[in-house]
Amino acid sequence: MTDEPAERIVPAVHDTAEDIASMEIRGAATIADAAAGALATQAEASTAETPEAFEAELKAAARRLYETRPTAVSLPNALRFVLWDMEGGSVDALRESVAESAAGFQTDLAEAQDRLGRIGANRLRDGDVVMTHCHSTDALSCVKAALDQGKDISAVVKETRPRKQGHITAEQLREWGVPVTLVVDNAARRYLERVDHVLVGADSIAADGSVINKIGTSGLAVNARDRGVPIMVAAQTIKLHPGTLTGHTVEIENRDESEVLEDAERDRITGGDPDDADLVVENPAFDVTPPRYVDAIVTERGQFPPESIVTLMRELFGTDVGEPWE
Ligand SMILES: O=P(O)(O)OC[C@H]1O[C@H](OP(=O)(O)O)[C@H](O)[C@@H]1O
Repeated sequence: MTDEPAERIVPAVHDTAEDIASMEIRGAATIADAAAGALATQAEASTAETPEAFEAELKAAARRLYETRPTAVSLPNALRFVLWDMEGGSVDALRESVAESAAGFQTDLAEAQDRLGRIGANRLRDGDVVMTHCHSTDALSCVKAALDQGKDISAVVKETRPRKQGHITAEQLREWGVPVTLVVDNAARRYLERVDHVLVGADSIAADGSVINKIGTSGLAVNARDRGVPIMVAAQTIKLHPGTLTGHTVEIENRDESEVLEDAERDRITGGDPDDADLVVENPAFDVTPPRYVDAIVTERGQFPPESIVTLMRELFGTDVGEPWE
């Protein structure tokens, strides 16, 4: 057995990390769930002979998972939750504590989403039309709870370039029987006229109440405010970004240009010149919506005006939060 903790990361953890990086596994809550599960897998498969070696191995696995996508804070928050609870004087005891805290975390995550959904559903009235952006399981949980309460809800679903995750939202809503109008992103302003709420999720929430979500959210929010449509953000507290309590900003992920421009399209633009360095394609995955454009952040702990979210963050995290592997 090698002494290098990183070399003892099991294949299943590498697979999960690759699936998160390629967005086979995506959506902040789903990523958190998968990361906690991967740590439990590492713990179960570990052949470490000492508690120190076991802990080093788990921390290396956490780091591998963490380095996949930088914006959704649910990922490091999930890793922190599982690793901070790791305790025991033997490898077996440590293994058991990781398995328990990972399973507990996954259960809490699912329950929090259900609770959030019931809270968010109170904002939706019978007959309301929501406009969605991207695909958020937290946002959809609010719609599901409203449907369960017997309310009729319909949706205008934004396609959400470049990966068209609006299609996932449309598929889910249709499965629940919700009437869907699918529109391209550029049509959003026109369709806001017939919408009662903009309902989006979040990848991270900053201490000042800024919402970091799929690129295009901030433009949608500005347009919605202009049209007098309230903007509701559904985000479990695992989306609260503790680093922003000490003034750090949230890193915005830039993804590969191939999501925006296929090779054949690039060739057409450049006249087939593969070395044309003056055609630059940028593909930021997220943007920041300032708190003044957000009406409410709905969490499993209640709904908050964005400016007051900092109080909840301090309560949950304190002010001194390190990296998951510290
Ligand atoms: O946790 P839930 O609500 O499912 O998703 C939260 C957010 O995660 C997604 O990011 P990506 O598709 O992973 O880049 C979207 O931005 C979505 O609003």
